[in-house]
Amino acid sequence: MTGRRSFPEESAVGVGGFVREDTPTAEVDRREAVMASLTGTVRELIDATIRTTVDDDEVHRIRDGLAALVARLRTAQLPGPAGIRYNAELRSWNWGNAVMGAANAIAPPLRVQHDSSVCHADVVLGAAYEGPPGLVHGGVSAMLLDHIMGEAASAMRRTAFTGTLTMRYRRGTPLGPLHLEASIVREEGRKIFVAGSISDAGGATVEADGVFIQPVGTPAGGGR
Ligand SMILES: CCCCCCCCCC(=O)SCCNC(=O)CCNC(=O)[C@H](O)C(C)(C)COP(=O)(O)OP(=O)(O)OC[C@H]1O[C@@H](n2cnc3c(N)ncnc32)[C@H](O)[C@@H]1OP(=O)(O)O
Repeated sequence: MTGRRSFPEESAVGVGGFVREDTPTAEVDRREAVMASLTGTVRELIDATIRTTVDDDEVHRIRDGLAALVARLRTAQLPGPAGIRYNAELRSWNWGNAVMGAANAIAPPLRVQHDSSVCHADVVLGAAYEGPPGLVHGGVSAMLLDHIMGEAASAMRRTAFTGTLTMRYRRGTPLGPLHLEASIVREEGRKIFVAGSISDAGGATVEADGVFIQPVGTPAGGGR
């Protein structure tokens, strides 16, 4: 999640991983752009590694060069995962997030748009997300749907954890350009029922239903 939303500390509820920082928003934006540029290159590295056919000696030379770069990055590290950080203006950043983290080359990344009642995202999945030949790994589909459905449930105003996620894989999801959507179906107390889908040019390939739960003590959130 990136942007302004409610945080547990606002209701004096401590939840691990949420870290308050005094970094001004302009500095967060600047650093995020710098990290995103590195991440984009690492993402290229992942794809290039999967698809390379260079000879063994060249693989070994590249490995040694990369090991030196890893050592340089290791000279200044967070003590653990990046967590979710936010500043006094409630600008939040979770650069390690597996689906949309700006510093996470494993993240496709997914850029979720919030319209009035629907969350949607367009993404292009390459070789790093393959399961069956030429098709998206089923766990990757579930991960992406979990995220966009969680964003729909949270609606940028409350915390919602996945309780139950049910997937229906209607046909293989081809690698390449895909469209994701998610919207709230109904709410019952702390339970938010969400529907989601992944589509290619031929229509839905995966459909999902989810029950997302607002943890006790977190802000219920007002209207959007
Ligand atoms: C802008 C923000 C973007 C954020 C997007 C992020 C999306 C990513 C979402 C995730 O991946 S979250 C990580 C994966 N999920 C978890 O790690 C959740 C782990 N489980 C928990 O933390 C708790 O089990 C949970 C908060 C889900 C529920 O614990 P509670 O103690 O609050 O539940 P409780 O037992 O009080 O039950 C409350 C209601 O929810 C129902 N319930 C509880 N667990 C459920 C469950 N797992 N599935 C379905 N319903 C469940 C329960 O039946 C009950 O219904 P009723 O009120 O009708 O009686």
